[in-house]
Amino acid sequence: MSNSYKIAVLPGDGIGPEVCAEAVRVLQTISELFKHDFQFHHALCGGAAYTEHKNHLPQSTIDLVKQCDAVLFGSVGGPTDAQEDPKWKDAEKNCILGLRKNFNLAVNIRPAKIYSMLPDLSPLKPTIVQAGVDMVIVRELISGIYFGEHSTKDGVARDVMIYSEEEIRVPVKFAFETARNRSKRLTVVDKANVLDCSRLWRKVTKEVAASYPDVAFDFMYIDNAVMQLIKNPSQFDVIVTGNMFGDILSDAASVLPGSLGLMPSASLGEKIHLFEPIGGSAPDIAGKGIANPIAQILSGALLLRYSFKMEKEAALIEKAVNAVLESGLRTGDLTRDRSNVVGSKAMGDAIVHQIQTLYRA
Ligand SMILES: NC(=O)c1ccc[n+]([C@@H]2O[C@H](COP(=O)([O-])OP(=O)(O)OC[C@H]3O[C@@H](n4cnc5c(N)ncnc54)[C@H](O)[C@@H]3O)[C@@H](O)[C@H]2O)c1
Ligand SMILES: CC(C)[C@H](C(=O)O)[C@@H](O)C(=O)O
Ligand SMILES: [Mg+2]
Repeated sequence: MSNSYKIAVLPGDGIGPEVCAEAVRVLQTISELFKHDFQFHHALCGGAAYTEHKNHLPQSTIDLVKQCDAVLFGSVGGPTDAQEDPKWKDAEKNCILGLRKNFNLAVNIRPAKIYSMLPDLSPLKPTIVQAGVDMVIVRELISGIYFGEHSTKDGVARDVMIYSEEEIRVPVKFAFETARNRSKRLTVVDKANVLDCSRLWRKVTKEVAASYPDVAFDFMYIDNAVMQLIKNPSQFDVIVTGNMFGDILSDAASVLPGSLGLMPSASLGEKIHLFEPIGGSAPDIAGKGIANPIAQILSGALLLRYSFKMEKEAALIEKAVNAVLESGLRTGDLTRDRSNVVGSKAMGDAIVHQIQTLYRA
């Protein structure tokens, strides 16, 4: 690979542009220090694209992504009570689901951990927090009930869940690989007491498991899993699950560190990968410059790790984020004490400065 990399930046709506700007600054800092040539190409998507093009995912945005090496995505969508406004109606379905499907982003990685310097942020008891939490949720991203037939007719709505063996095998195999490189434990979350799709997940899991005799795996129902995630989170290391269950489970997991603003993700495709926070456009705080940019910045670190194989650079960003949190700096979502609260830009500044300091040390 040459030293030149094209990154598509799709900030989207709400807090997306505010937090993406900080992540881009961090990536620019890395490119200067390590002498990489990162070129950033911005494009509209979501409600922002609708205003310009009457389309949540314009062809020009798809074409730009096709020419790039990785995608940094912010968030899309409007206030949850404005979903009937044409600007917002189906914005998420058309835009982020469209990108996932278009670029075959079948495997979604959502890490969740408790930060030792933020013990009070987690609503869980200190005994649970001290047991430590460091897990990865692997979510199937381009099938299941999200992409089955949807219809409403004569007062009856239908959303169909479909899974093929191959659609299951891809994320399950990835999860076994991930578990092999971590603590060799995997939990498969499903609803096999009710759903045929879940029974197929179990069959495929057992087939894939034959190639991973060193990985111990078990099955857990989704309702129990959400409860266990809060009650005894340290029991989990790698979790793999379908599209809908992964969506719910990963927001539940954000309760462990204490804020969605700390939760990055990577969505892996065959040709290109996309990186985004797991949270949304946060209309309640958008435009105020107070959103936590850390989830977006950590998504940038995942971009370097998974798309460009720049482990040293990715780890440096993660170390800098830890050091800044260690120093006591907080965005509003990270503290109830208002004394040390900063906005998105000041948090970005501190992380950039910390990267420079750690690099030179
Ligand atoms: N991938 C995406 O683009 C994506 C993901 C989830 C939700 N959404 C969309 O976002 C819109 C709002 O949805 P919602 O309110 O249910 O969820 P949300 O994730 O936007 O917000 C939930 C809560 O978390 C807070 N929050 C989220 N990110 C934060 C950050 N970085 N810093 C500080 N606080 C943060 C918000 O202020 C809010 O109180 C909807 O249109 C929804 O569909 C988009
Ligand atoms: C916005 C929405 C379609 C999306 C999803 O459900 O996948 C979001 O909640 C997420 O978790 O990335
Ligand atoms: Mg979600």
